[in-house]
Amino acid sequence: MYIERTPKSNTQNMDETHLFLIYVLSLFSLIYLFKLVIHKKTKSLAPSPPSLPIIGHLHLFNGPIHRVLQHLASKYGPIMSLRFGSRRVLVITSPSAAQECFTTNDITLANRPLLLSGKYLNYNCTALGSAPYGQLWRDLRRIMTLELFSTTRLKHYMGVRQDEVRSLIKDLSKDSFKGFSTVEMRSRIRGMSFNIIMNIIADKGFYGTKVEDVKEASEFKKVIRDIFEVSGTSNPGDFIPLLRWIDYQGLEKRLLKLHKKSDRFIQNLIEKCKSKRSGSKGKAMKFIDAMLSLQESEPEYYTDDVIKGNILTLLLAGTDTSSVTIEWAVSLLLNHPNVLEKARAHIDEYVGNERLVEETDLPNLPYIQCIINETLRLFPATPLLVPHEPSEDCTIGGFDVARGTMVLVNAWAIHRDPMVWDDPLSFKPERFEKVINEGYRFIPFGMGRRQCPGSGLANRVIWLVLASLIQCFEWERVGEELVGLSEGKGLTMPKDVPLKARCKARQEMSDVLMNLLELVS
Ligand code: HEM
Repeated sequence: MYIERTPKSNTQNMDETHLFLIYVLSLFSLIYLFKLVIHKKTKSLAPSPPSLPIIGHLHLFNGPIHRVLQHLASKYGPIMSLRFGSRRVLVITSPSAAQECFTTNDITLANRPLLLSGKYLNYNCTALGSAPYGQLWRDLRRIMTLELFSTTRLKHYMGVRQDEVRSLIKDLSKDSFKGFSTVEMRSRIRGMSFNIIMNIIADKGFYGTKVEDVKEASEFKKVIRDIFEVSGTSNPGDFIPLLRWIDYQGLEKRLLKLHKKSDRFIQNLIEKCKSKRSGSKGKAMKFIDAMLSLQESEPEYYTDDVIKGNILTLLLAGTDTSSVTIEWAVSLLLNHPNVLEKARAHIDEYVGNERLVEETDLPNLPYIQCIINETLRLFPATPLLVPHEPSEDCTIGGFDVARGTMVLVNAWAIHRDPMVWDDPLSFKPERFEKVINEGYRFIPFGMGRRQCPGSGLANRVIWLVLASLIQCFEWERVGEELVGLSEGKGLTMPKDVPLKARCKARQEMSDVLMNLLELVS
């Protein structure tokens, strides 16, 4: 029998198309859900506290970030995953996990996350501290090692460090010959650290000698201070794209303004250096000079921006880190006069009172290094190191870590972990007397490829300052009560209240100090 097929109406056709679409969409949704379940089952993610939509775990941060992370890690473990807005974060709080980060995963984790500060202060991440792991980073690291941090260069700049430390000693001696006088330490130590780095980067003759230079230099110091303040505030726009879009808190505008100001100063410095180089009686301009020589052979690669970003990086990474460590160390010594006396006895025994202590005495006075290590253990200037970011998926402690996650290593918490250190909250420099290598339980300078290249320089500066302060002065607290040791806000974990102390030139050192007052102008 023949059955005539009636042609389909338009409505019928559309219904079928709809049905087909619904079928395909359902199939895709099922596949997606299935993949999600499989992914969750197969991926082993680090434990995480409950989070909120959009902000993730940002609401938990109501105090110093290293303290909040330490508290969370005590509940969720030494490898913990968090979300800062839309950004995945992994927090490491054990020496073994830190070791895995900086050995097995060192290359993968050698990248840095892209943050607003990297864009504005590091000239689109072309400076050593924020550059992605790659050829430019390798070249910059090599140049800086060669020009600034190698043993030869450290020796070469020994005079610069000595001059600046002697100026500090002279400054403190002026009012303290007749008796104890109260001195504010922070601004003095900061000024000294800044001058050391600035003199290494540019030539002393270029900086702070003429009146207009002094004015310019003090303006620039203020800009650097402001940059520290802004960099210390974690920027919500780094974690929640919408907030960045509306520039919540106006931080991006402030960064841009500071960038412009510091850029003007550093460009000026470079121009002066360029003109001096082209002049017949050109004098070597140290780090800037080395960078400009490279620029001459590869102008497209070593642009002015690359040079400026790296100068700013050195100033930011190299000044406050050392000066806050010195301020913490002096505070600890004021609270532990027995440690101070022991260090002084060592100095008197090996150096005596007829000359000032010098960097070359360092190997004979290891107890001062123990004081520095113990200070860095309790108060590491970068408590969370500098954030790392894996360039590909990896595993840490058996947990899967996705590419692009921000990895924070809580060195501050590792240094204070009672499972790792005996009596961790006490100040005991002696604990560093016997052990030569503390491994991954003591990491104030980080580890692996991106560890601090300036640790040798920092140690020398801090050592010479402390040894000189101990040798030349008697020290007292301003009142009966102990010096407060709470940390304040800022990128480098400064003391919340600037240190004031009472100091008096030591009788035994009076001849040497008198000489110094005459010599150092
Ligand atoms: C007490 C003093 C200092 C401390 C505690 C310190 C600590 C650190 C830490 C923890 C890092 C990051 C390591 C990581 O990524 O895991 C770092 C990186 C860096 N530091 Fe230091 N630092 C100090 C002094 C200095 C000085 C004096 C300079 C140079 C003048 C300097 C220059 C740098 C640079 C350029 C980087 C970036 C390295 C890179 O990303 O490859 N630091 N520092």
